[in-house]
Amino acid sequence: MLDAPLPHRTSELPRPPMTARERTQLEAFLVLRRNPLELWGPAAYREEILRGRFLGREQIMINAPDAIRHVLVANHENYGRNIGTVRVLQPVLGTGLFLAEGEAWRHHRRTMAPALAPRTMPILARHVVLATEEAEVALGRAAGGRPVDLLRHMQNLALTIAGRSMFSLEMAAFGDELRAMLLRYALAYARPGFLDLLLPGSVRSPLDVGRAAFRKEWLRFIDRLIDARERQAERAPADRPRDLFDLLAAARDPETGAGFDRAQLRDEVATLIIAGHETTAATLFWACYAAARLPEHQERIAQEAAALDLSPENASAALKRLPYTRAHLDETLRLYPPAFLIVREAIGPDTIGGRRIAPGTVVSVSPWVLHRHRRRWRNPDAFDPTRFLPGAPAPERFAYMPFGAGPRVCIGAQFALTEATLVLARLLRAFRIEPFGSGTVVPRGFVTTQPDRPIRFLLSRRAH
Ligand code: HEM
Repeated sequence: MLDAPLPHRTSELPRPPMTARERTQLEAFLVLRRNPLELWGPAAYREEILRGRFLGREQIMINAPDAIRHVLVANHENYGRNIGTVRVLQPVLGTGLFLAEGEAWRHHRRTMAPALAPRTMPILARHVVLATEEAEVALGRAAGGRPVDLLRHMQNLALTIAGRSMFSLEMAAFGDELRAMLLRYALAYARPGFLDLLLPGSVRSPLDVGRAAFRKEWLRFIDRLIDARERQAERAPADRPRDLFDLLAAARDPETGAGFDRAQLRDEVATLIIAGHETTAATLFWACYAAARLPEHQERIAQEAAALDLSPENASAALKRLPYTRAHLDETLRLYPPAFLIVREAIGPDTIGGRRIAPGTVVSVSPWVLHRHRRRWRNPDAFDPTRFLPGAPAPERFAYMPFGAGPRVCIGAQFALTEATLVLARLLRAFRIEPFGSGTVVPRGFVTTQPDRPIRFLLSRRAH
């Protein structure tokens, strides 16, 4: 039955309304705060390069594959993180890998890469399955005919997996506090204010004052996490690195011989915990949402998973036998890319697609726009996992990039895909998921791509 063709029906899932005309600067600013996914009008989804000025700054948005390759790969050293991103993320991520630049970035990246390389995936798969088994029990208990908040469950699950697999740390004692702090930060400080965008980077904006106070509190929290991890290490001394934490603690700069000090360790732990769970949780939420709205896809995943040994020891080997589950996720990441906008700022002058670029120009590549671009995709708004099944033509280069591209491509892409594929296969094998109520939510860009309001689902156990 697995080989039976899908009913030929492409399916549209909700997206925010698209503006029909260009916005004024004030409108654009208000939309940026309300829902950045509503920023772009029809031209953005049709054109290759768009230019404009926003709050006194040159802006360029690129959809053309050659231009994207130029900025993110060929001449990436000329494009750093922009001031808006730094203002918003620095208080939580510090100078960890995401925000590090230059030689420091290269050293951090080299240190962490081995711990997240494909060969470590079997160890990750084991953690994923063990944590998912616990989540299945919790979901079974929580469900019992009552609607369930799946976003919340996916956030807890992804956090548990990130804590255990990277830092051998149980997050149960920290999870609620961590999520409450992140939510408080996101509501108060993550949306850029007017002066955040207008003032030069060297001048503090009014929101920066609150951000700095938050950072002190946040660092105390991360310190407690590290203390808990170090206490565990005392109880179970290891003669070789057990996890990413040990690798970071043992790393030495090849040139200076210096190790990561406590401040750097804090920033890396914060970066990996946040980048490593929030995005994957959003992916799993939207994958479940699509499965609930489109039951024929859900049944196909459940069938594919039913035949496999997805136990902690064997799940890693089963991954390649989950092509449909993986295609469902790839399509989820196309239509609901958690990282909906990648922004850079030109350091020196340059030329992109024949256009002169002045230093300070803000250059954006939006996976959200690219993945729905009219020139790159057939039926761009339809949810159709068959685009990603083995044998289907590969998407055009730089038309599909949920994990970015070039030297700063997501270091956790393998991790995220392994985790999301196994969790989705296990969950849909265990439960049938249906929307509760109207089941309509609109995606909203709020740090990552999130549902615009809480939504619940009805879960029923599948008979085996
Ligand atoms: C579905 C899940 C994920 C998505 C969609 C995603 C997306 C991205 C994207 C688009 C970038 C590049 C940003 C840019 O170029 O400005 C990025 C970078 C990064 N991601 Fe992910 N990510 C995911 C999961 C993870 C996981 C699981 C981890 C950690 C284990 C992680 C850690 C990072 C880090 C540290 C960077 C910065 C890399 C650098 O600058 O060298 N991400 N991610």
